[in-house]
Amino acid sequence: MRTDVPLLQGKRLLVKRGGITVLDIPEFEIKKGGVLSLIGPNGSGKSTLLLTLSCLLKLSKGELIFNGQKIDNRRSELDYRRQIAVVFQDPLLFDATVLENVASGLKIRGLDKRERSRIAEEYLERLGIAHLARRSASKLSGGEAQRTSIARAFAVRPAILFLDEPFSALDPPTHEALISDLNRLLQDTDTTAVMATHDQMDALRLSDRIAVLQKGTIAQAGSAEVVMNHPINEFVASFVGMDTVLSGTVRDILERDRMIIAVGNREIEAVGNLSQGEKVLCFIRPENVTLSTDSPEDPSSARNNFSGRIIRIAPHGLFYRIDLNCGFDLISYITRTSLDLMELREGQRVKVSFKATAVHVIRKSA
Ligand SMILES: Nc1ncnc2c1ncn2[C@@H]1O[C@H](COP(=O)(O)OP(=O)(O)OP(=O)(O)O)[C@@H](O)[C@H]1O
Repeated sequence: MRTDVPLLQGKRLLVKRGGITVLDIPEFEIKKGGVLSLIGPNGSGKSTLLLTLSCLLKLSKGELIFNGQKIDNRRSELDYRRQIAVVFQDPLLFDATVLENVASGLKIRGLDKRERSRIAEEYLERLGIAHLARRSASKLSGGEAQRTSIARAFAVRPAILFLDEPFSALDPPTHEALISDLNRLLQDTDTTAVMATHDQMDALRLSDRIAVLQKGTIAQAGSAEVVMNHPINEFVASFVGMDTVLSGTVRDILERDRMIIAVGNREIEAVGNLSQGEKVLCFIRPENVTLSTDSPEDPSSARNNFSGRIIRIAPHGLFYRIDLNCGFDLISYITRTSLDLMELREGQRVKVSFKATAVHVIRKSA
């Protein structure tokens, strides 16, 4: 269950590595319940923050407060470390059986052998690896090893589970299966978790809160919905996949928080309540831009309809990225099936639509 009580608080967190400041965060907190993902580009400090919060990396300045108690000496640090668990990209298993590995955290916590085996077997079962219990951990595939390391972490029923890029070393099907099992397990056990990941889709699937890191600071933190759909600046917008960025000026204010924004010599309708004449940036997700080859007179329920020319078509993961010009540049993602059905080609004119609610508008900083 989520509550607003901070389970872990960080104040004035400053971390230096190799003499250089790599983390500088005035305030940070983890609330009880739910999953927080730390996302950001390479080198932005995701792992450093995760290691700092799990007391595996020393603070150069600042303090951590767990359940209202400062972690400020060896004893409080050990006590805290006993109540958390960390899963790394590399599973770091002991040269022992899978069962012994999963039970190892329980041994350190003083449980007797029978109880250790009972709990370890339960988590092996939950992770779908009960059949591997007696196998040597050195003879596991990457996916099996990561499942073992996750079972070991859950087995101690941590107050906070820290996951550092837990899926990066896995192939796509293994990744897919593990993420869905982990999601279920996190919910079934109501575990509070923090995950560092460079993959925003993983973050969206697992977490209810997201913090975006930029050069060792938090650029934005909030609910996944707010961060993904209402980024506060251009950096966050581009990181969360709002690939189209348009500069404009608020031309008119309409009823019900609608605005008309002039973008070059075109006008687009958006939702928001800024003032007339304000300079703004408009962000649009490619998946919210639809294309059709119907005649331009055909009605669309979207408020923004333009005729656009296809500049470029390029494969983009499971989709195709279509770069368009509608008097302003716009990006759309479509499936291979849609591409084939519409027989799209570069140079062609198409009808381009997007809803007013698909346009996220922020004030342009001076
Ligand atoms: N062991 C280290 N010694 C010195 N500097 C380090 C060390 N590890 C990381 N750094 C530096 O700290 C900064 C943050 O790195 P960190 O690994 O936390 O970022 P990240 O967001 O997790 O990146 P990635 O996605 O590449 O793992 C970077 O500038 C990096 O070069």
